[in-house]
Parts: sequence; C-alpha cells; structure tokens
Amino acid sequence: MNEAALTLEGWYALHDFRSLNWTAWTAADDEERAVALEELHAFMQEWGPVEEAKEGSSTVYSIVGQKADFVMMFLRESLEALNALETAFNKIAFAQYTTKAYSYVSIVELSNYAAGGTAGDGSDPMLNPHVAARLKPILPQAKHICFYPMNKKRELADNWYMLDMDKRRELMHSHGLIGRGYAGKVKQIISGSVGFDDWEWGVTLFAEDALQFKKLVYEMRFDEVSARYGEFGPFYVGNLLTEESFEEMLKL
Ligand code: VOV
Repeated sequence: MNEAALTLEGWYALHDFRSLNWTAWTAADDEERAVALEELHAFMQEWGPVEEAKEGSSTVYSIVGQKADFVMMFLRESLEALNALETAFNKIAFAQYTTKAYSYVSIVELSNYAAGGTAGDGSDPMLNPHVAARLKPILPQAKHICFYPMNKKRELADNWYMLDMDKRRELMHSHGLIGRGYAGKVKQIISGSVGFDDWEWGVTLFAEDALQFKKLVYEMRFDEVSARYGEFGPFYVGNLLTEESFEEMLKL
C-alpha cells in the first residue's frame, strides 16, 4: 500500500451558512425584531469567553452573492460542541428569520509534507507553540473570508493517492512556496474532511484585501498540485460582520 501522509488534527470546524428570509424579517413588527436581535446578541456574546478559555474560536461574515447571506465559522474541541452550537442558534428567535444554505464539517489539519509538520519522534506536537497555533487557531478579524471545499483527484492517469510520498512531498513543497509568497496578505486554515463531509478538505482564507484571494488561487492553479490534482467545490466570499455591522445589515 502507498504511504499515507501523517496528519495532526486540532479543533473541529463548522462552517454554517445561512440565508435571511427577508420577507419574514420585514413582516415582523419592531418588537419581534428587537427580541430576535437581542437573542442574536446574547448568542454572539458567548463566543468571547470560549476563545479566552482557549476552547475554540468563532467568527461571522456576510456572503456576497446568492449562495448564502452570512456564514458563522466555529472551531471547537469536539463534534458535540459544534452540534450544541448549531442547535443553540436554531433555538434563538433570530433563527426563525433564516434558512439553512450550506454547511461544512471538518477538522483543522496539518500534514507531514512540510518539514516540522508532525513531530514523529513521540513527543507531543501540541507542545510546539507553532504547531498548536496552527491546529487551534484564533480566527483573525480580517476584513474578508473566502471558503471552498476541494479534493485531490483519484483518476487513473492523475491519482494523487497513487503517487509515492517523495513525489507528493516535492509537489507540496512547490505549493508551500507559492503560499509563502502571500505571507502577511492571506492567512489559510486547511481543514480535513475525509469521512466528515462531501469533499476532502475545506480551504478557509482570510485577507484584508479580497483581491489577494484571486491572485493566490489563480497563481496556485498553475502549480502542479492544483493544476493536475485539484478539484474544487463552490466558492463563498464575504465581508467581516461585527455585532454593529450585522445589526446595520439587518436594519430596515
Ligand atoms: C496562503 C498560503 C498557503 C500556504 C503558505 C500553504 C502551505 C501549505 C503547506 C506547507 C502544506 C503542507 C503541510 C500542511 O500544512 O498540511 C499545505 C497543505 C495543503 N494546502 Fe496549502 N498553503 C496555502 C494556501 C492554500 C490554498 C489557497 C489551497 C487551495 C488550493 C488551490 O489551488 O486553490 C491550499 C490547499 C491545501 C491543501 C488541500 C493541503 C493539504 C494537502 C494534503 O494532501 O495533505 N493551500 N499548504
């Protein structure tokens, strides 16, 4: 059998995409809307203490285009914690004015293609602060988010999983070099979803300048890992929502 890459896993991830039912929102009276906003506020207020306790991280972005209106991204210690969050959201009054648009379940992942990716010597990799920060990342309050799921191809001529480890490592090295050219411009969180969702990875990118998403993804398309082996799902792009800008978006 071919050698599998070793992976380290960190926080579980849920990308919860929702659409607003504007008809219901505009039909509600002022008091109903005020209750809904108050419950949304209380729901979001719980995110800070979780982050301070280093038990997860949360963020919310509006989505541009018709695929969804906003996405809540949650990182937590367990699938149970993610489940509890989506259920808690569904119970607040504000949820009655939303519909489910899309969701993605995965776990933040680091592979051993890059040197230092996994410890491999028996020591606890979480003791390495760089590894811990990658696997349990505090989500940046960057202006923009870009999310898409992807696979590595498994076709007869181009089968990523049939390449030997050295070849995959070489290809991933080239991938990493392109990525490093975007240091300080784009932050990536790669989460593995084999066995969890319909694609093999979730790619979440954060940037202050949304144009850098296009530059990075385009440049990677010419790199062999993406050009030959990458298969991509739908792209979602959006803008950071603070509690204030979220309320502003909902104001009639
Ligand atoms: C923003 C920059 C950036 C940087 C620096 C970067 C670097 C790296 C390194 C060093 C490594 C390997 C070690 C690890 O970390 O696991 C990876 C791993 C991975 N990547 Fe990446 N990637 C970036 C960005 C980046 C993008 C934009 C994409 C989407 C591809 C595209 O064409 O749209 C991507 C995908 C992935 C995936 C799916 C994996 C896992 C592949 C696997 O087979 O296991 N990635 N990536």
